Amino acid sequence: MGENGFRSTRRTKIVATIGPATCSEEMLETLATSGMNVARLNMCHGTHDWHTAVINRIRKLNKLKGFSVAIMLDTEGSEVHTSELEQPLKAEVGEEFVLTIRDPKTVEGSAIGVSYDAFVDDVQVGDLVVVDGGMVSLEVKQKMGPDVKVEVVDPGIVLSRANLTFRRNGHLVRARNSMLPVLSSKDWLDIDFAIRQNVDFIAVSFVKSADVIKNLKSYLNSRADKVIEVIAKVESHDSVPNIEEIVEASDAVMVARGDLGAQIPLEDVPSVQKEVVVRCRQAGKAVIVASHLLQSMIEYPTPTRAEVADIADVVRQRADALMLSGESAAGAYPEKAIGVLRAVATRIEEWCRQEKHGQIVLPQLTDRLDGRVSEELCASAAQMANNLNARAIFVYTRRGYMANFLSRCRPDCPIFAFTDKQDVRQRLNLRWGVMPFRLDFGADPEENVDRTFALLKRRDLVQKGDLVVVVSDIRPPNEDVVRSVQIRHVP
Ligand SMILES: Nc1ncnc2c1ncn2[C@@H]1O[C@H](COP(=O)(O)OP(=O)(O)O)[C@@H](O)[C@H]1O
Ligand SMILES: C=C(OP(=O)(O)O)C(=O)O
Ligand SMILES: [K+]
Ligand SMILES: [Mg+2]
Repeated sequence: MGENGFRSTRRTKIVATIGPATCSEEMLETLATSGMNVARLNMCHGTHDWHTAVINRIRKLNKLKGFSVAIMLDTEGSEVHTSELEQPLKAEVGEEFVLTIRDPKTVEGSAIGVSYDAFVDDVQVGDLVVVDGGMVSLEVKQKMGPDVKVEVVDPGIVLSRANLTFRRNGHLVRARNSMLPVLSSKDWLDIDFAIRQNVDFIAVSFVKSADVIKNLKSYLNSRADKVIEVIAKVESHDSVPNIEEIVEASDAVMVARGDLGAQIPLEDVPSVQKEVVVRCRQAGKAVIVASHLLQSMIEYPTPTRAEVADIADVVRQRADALMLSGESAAGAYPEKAIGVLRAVATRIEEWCRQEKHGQIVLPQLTDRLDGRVSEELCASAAQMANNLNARAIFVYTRRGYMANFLSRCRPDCPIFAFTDKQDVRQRLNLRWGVMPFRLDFGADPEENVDRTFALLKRRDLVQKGDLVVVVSDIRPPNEDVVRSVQIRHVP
């Protein structure tokens, strides 16, 4: 069974940011066929109407073509950014601009709006204003009421609503901008939008501690009539000492390396990434490594060798997912970029299986007995599948927990998860090694197993005689839950 995009048994998942380069129905289908598992909508950009149109196109694609592309809404956050720009702005060395908290159209000269009123108080003459993590650097030359005159010291391109950080004597300035709430009033409007749109995930930008995650989860529990998983984005300077509590409180975590590399020294990003990945693996939380994976493919059709090495490292760390940002939102080669992620992930996963790559020791997740039973059952099933060189693990799971426990064990073989709820199927599309299918469960577990054997044989994902480990925790009507592990051969 070759690697053919959507039907692949690639284990590492792919998240793609949808933007002008990929928002058409045709491009969305191309990305889904190429292997996109989750579509990310970045609320830094676009209007609710724009995002609604994209969501509707993805829903239509899932319905008509059998995909299960999940939807992730990513908050803007209250960090400081520039205003909308008609088109990206080229900044040459020595050029002067005015950063203003007024409407830039009312300011003479080349003015750029800034989203944060205390900007003029926070920055001082001599400070460095860093755009999008270093893509451009501007030196503050003069403050004039609501305007700040700056001079370009590092040239580059200023994108619309680009993130701004300030540095003084080489250190990040944490002034009032660091007191801004993680979720702005606009973010709460976007969260209500996400609830109305029944998205699968909400990714929270610039998380600093577990507080905002707990607050958002309780808000969603009271407002949303389906599960929406909360993804904490580790990209703020303040999040680094709180990674353990952030992982504990979140359903999943994203290492958002774009802004993270602006908030902490670049050379610290790999170790923070490693810590987040290991803590998530141990806690059984999905972890996404995001941004700059294939930055050069925004303009060029092939990646650099360094980018391939970076992706290989993420796959070896067994992260659940790789995420494209600008590469798929605004790049010239979104399909090729997904193709590179797919090829490198599949190849390195194979290499890891051959090398019997060190499995990290997984600590016990819960003390609750019934949780322990499921956890032990899945750990044994995964170990058995490896020892027996099973072709696959089949798991029947109503809410997805058993599939998550199995994914956490990172077995050598794919995990085919069967659930009767489409939203559970879509959320499982973020989990390492899980290939989710939706089907109505019959009362007879045996009949379910037979139907799924037939289903996967038809799709050439298993063949007659394959050894399969079957895990189920179905609760027959009015009976106690029955948890079982079986060794079966595909008929
Ligand atoms: N929904 C959108 N509408 C318009 N442009 C977008 C959208 N999403 C992303 N983009 C463009 O793609 C670029 C890269 O996307 P992303 O990395 O998600 O945003 P950011 O640059 O804010 O971190 C953005 O800077 C923006 O120019
Ligand atoms: C994914 C990230 O966040 P955003 O693109 O929203 O800035 C990042 O900073 O890497
Ligand atoms: K964002
Ligand atoms: Mg960011």
